[in-house]
Amino acid sequence: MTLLALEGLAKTYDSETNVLEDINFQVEAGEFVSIIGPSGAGKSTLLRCINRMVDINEGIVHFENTNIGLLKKKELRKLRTNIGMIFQHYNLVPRLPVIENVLHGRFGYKTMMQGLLSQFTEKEKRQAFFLLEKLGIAEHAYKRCDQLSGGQQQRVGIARALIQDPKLVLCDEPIASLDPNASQVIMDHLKSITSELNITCLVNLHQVEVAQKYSDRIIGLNEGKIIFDGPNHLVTKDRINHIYGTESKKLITV
Ligand SMILES: Nc1ncnc2c1ncn2[C@@H]1O[C@H](COP(=O)(O)OP(=O)(O)OP(=O)(O)O)[C@@H](O)[C@H]1O
Repeated sequence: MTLLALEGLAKTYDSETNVLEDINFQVEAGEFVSIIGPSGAGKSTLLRCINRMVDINEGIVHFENTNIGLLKKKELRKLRTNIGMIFQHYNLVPRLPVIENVLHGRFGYKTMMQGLLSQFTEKEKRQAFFLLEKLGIAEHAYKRCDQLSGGQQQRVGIARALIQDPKLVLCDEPIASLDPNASQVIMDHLKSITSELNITCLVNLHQVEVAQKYSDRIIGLNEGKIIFDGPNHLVTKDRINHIYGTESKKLITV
């Protein structure tokens, strides 16, 4: 089943240069897809267009047959409960306990008043603990987030995304601030999200070898255009050079 479909997507921030140009791809439910490409290629912008953190200029983003570009504020809020987001710098509230940060993932289901008063049900609290246990950090539930290591904070970020009960998780350079060991733990957890929970993952990565190890499929972006889209085993050295290099940027079809 196709979960996400982008058709002719274009994005410009200053109405002069296209940051993204004619982006077309589909993602099936349960796929683990990495997006690679040099700095400034448009990887973060692409993820932001998908959940409409930024508006697109041209084209269509379909999420389960809903055209995201047409949604009004309230509908968009509802749709975003289906799309979790994981950030390079975690985006947690550092002075709040881990458990509260995880429960913030439920805000999309709350009224503004319930959110302000941090009103969460017993079921939601049990789920938060369950996820922290799954991620191996339940013992830190009542610690402030800023007392945790980077890798532990990223696991809080994953728990916060999962408690939303999402169908898609967008990860924007989730391991860019972590050492190799912590990176592996995070990537293993992200992989198990797709394999065990059948949640689709779209992950921006700088580390090509990590993308190759974990992904079903890799999309290569350069100067706002897709120049590679195929299974990870076809990402050869030459293709990596093509994605990161400056030579002719023709689409490689595989
Ligand atoms: N809010 C913004 N306003 C104006 N220009 C922006 C904005 N965000 C990004 N850009 C520009 O859009 C281009 C793509 O940026 P983006 O962050 O999407 O690339 P990226 O591939 O994720 O880069 P990196 O790997 O360094 O994070 C860059 O030229 C950047 O300067």
